[in-house]
Amino acid sequence: MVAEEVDVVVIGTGPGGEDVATRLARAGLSVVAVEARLVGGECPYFACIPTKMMVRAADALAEARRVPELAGVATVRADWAPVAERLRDEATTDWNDEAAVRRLEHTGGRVVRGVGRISAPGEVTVSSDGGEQVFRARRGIVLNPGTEPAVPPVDGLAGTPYWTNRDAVRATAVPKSLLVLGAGPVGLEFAQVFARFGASVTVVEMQSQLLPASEPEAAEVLTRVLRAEGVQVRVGTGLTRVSHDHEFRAELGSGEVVTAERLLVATGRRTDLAALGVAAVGLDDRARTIPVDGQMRAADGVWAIGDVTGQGAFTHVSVYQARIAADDILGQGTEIADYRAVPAVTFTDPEVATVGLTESAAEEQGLSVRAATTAIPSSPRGWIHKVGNDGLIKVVADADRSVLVGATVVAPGGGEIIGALAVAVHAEVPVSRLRQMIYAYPTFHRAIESALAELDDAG
Ligand SMILES: Cc1cc2nc3c(=O)[nH]c(=O)nc-3n(C[C@H](O)[C@H](O)[C@H](O)COP(=O)(O)OP(=O)(O)OC[C@H]3O[C@@H](n4cnc5c(N)ncnc54)[C@H](O)[C@@H]3O)c2cc1C
Ligand SMILES: NC(=O)c1ccc[n+]([C@@H]2O[C@H](COP(=O)([O-])OP(=O)(O)OC[C@H]3O[C@@H](n4cnc5c(N)ncnc54)[C@H](O)[C@@H]3O)[C@@H](O)[C@H]2O)c1
Repeated sequence: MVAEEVDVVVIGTGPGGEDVATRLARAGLSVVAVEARLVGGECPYFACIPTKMMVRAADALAEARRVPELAGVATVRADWAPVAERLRDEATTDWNDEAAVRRLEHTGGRVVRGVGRISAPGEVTVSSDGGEQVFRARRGIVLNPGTEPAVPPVDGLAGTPYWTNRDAVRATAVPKSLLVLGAGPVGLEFAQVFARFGASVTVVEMQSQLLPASEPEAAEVLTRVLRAEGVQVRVGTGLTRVSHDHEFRAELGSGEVVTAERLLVATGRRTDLAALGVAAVGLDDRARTIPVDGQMRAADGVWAIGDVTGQGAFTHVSVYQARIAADDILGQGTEIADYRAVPAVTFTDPEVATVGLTESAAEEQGLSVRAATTAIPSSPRGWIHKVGNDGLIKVVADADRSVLVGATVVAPGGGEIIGALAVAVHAEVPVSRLRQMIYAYPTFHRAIESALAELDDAG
């Protein structure tokens, strides 16, 4: 088969792949972007955007239910129809990517539908219903394959009609009952949304706390809030057996049996590097992630960006890496990727926002750690806010350098408050300078000042 010569082939158009293809095409390179499903990837169709629209709706219900404690009487009757409509019409255009394809083509890039794989160094073969196409990439190949939902090998699970995030965002009705397996960001965002819309929800997490990668104090707040909203929380246990006959019947390791109309598997993500053909360029195709250097180079003439690099499965990381990779391919690269201050927000209510290291991660790195926590309800703004004010701010400092290396905010709007702390970690602002700042009164972010005041030994 005759190979077509282009400058760059991008395999996978998640947020990073779309961005890198756009940048390179705008710079005048001939770019082929290969996509097996939808241009834009997981985020706009099955992840960030639709789930945050669900969260927005669920939060509106929760606020309305808080009216009796603050402002009189409110009668709330939840209706999923506007949510399903908004996801279909506004968020995803009925899971149609024509607009994204047009946007990319407008920059001069070309979208090729199909599954791409590296078939030889500098060569990509694309398989589709129409057959195979081969491209030779003069300047390089960029890998942005993202991830697929990982489904654990629980006895009986494979044969059942379980949901992943891709099914849950297409829900046209709220299930009466929902069993959520996995209490990472995916599981918890969906759990709270469906519970607030009336589902009877049980969350099962095999680690000892919700959001296992987060500070234990953050998990405690969230556990308390979810339980108060009627969500059943089971930690330190998994499922031993699942069956489905009109409804799911799940046996937990603890011996408990849970029945539910729907079962959502939210137990993390997987990659398939063998299918991507990375062995052709000397990379380990049994690995889960592709190691990259500070300019996203994975091998000679190959760059990798996004979730597959294992540097944080977030859209903002994917597009950050896309910019660095594009600059490097264009020979303009001076920036080296720096992951010390990656912010992350789990959009529960309260939001759980983090940046940098947790206290235990900082200890594992051998730092001289000082940590301090302040409670949101006892801050002036938290007290004014009253119902719905659960939360805390925790700061983690390296006492030797007197700078923050991490922080967690659990609060209403926690994802906005973390911005200030992300600047502090990113720019290594001395703790003494942070203490000299003026924090507006009475804001939630003013509680940062109280947390810093507790850091007796730093700064
Ligand atoms: C439910 C959920 C909610 C989330 N919410 C947030 C959030 O609020 N904020 C946030 O920052 N992150 C969020 N994330 C994570 C976020 O979706 C990802 O980090 C983001 O999509 C970046 O992924 P990516 O660029 O690596 O590629 P992806 O978005 O995964 O896209 C990869 C694309 O590559 C295509 N592809 C793969 N292999 C091939 C191949 N061989 N040939 C052709 N095409 C291929 C796939 O079809 C896909 O379209 C969420 C994730 C989930 C599951
Ligand atoms: N708001 C956001 O930024 C956002 C939202 C959703 C997802 N994401 C990203 O997407 C990625 C995937 O999220 P996720 O929540 O699916 O994955 P995750 O890996 O963060 O969480 C999965 C959870 O499932 C648990 N688990 C695994 N197997 C289990 C089993 N058999 N039984 C019980 N529990 C089990 C794990 O201990 C873990 O807590 C994450 O890396 C996350 O960063 C981000």
